[in-house]
Amino acid sequence: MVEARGLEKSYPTGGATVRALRGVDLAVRGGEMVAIMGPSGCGKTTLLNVLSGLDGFDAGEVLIGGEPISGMSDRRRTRFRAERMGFVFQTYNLIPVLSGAENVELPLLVAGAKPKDARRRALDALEMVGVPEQANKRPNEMSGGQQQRVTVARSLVNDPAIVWADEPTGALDSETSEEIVDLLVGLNRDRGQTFVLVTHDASVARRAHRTVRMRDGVIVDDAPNGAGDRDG
Ligand SMILES: Nc1ncnc2c1ncn2[C@@H]1O[C@H](COP(=O)(O)OP(=O)(O)OP(=O)(O)O)[C@@H](O)[C@H]1O
Repeated sequence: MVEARGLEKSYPTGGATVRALRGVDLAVRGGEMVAIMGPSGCGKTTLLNVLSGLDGFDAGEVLIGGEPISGMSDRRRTRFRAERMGFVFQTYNLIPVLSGAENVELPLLVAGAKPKDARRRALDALEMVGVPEQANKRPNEMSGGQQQRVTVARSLVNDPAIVWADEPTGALDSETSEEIVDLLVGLNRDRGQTFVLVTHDASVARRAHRTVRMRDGVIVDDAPNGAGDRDG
């Protein structure tokens, strides 16, 4: 589904260049749930941003559905991202003046959906993640866990091939964190939703099919998790 080959990326800073990715090879298959772990600054977020086409790279290649991303025009890449990918971040990134339903339907409206269809799909997505009652509430009236569920609904509303989650539980207490991971595991298991998630939390990572460990811009380990761990 998504594959990186020999991926390299540096950030030019004032003096020295930071080599954030130093030759990363990684393949994510459809239906997989992959966790990425590693110490702060090892390149996890950079890898996510490059794989999802949010950011460019210096060498190597990213293939999406077998197609090199470098060959896509900016417009096509942007459209591909909007139509085929979902994103969940640590901070929920909901728009404060919009209701739950309005936040979830926004990506569809931006992509040109009819308002009535967008609303129906937003309500379905909220139902799917277990918070239909948040449809008419503003983010500041929701708990952290509820906000993150709404964010997950937003990431799924366009029926994406893959959802990228950067520390989706980073801002949550351990109990709520477990609820959100249960939700993601359930969506993966029941709907075959592909997830790639960055986490610092080993108890979150072990719920994925496999854990990829990074250090200093390279992958140092990539191994399946025990089957029993997925159940939590
Ligand atoms: N926009 C940028 N400009 C310059 N350097 C950057 C930029 N973004 C990241 N870096 C550097 O690239 C390296 C990798 O950063 P990245 O955010 O990918 O790491 P990370 O593993 O996600 O870290 P964390 O777990 O703390 O979020 C770090 O040394 C970081 O300081």
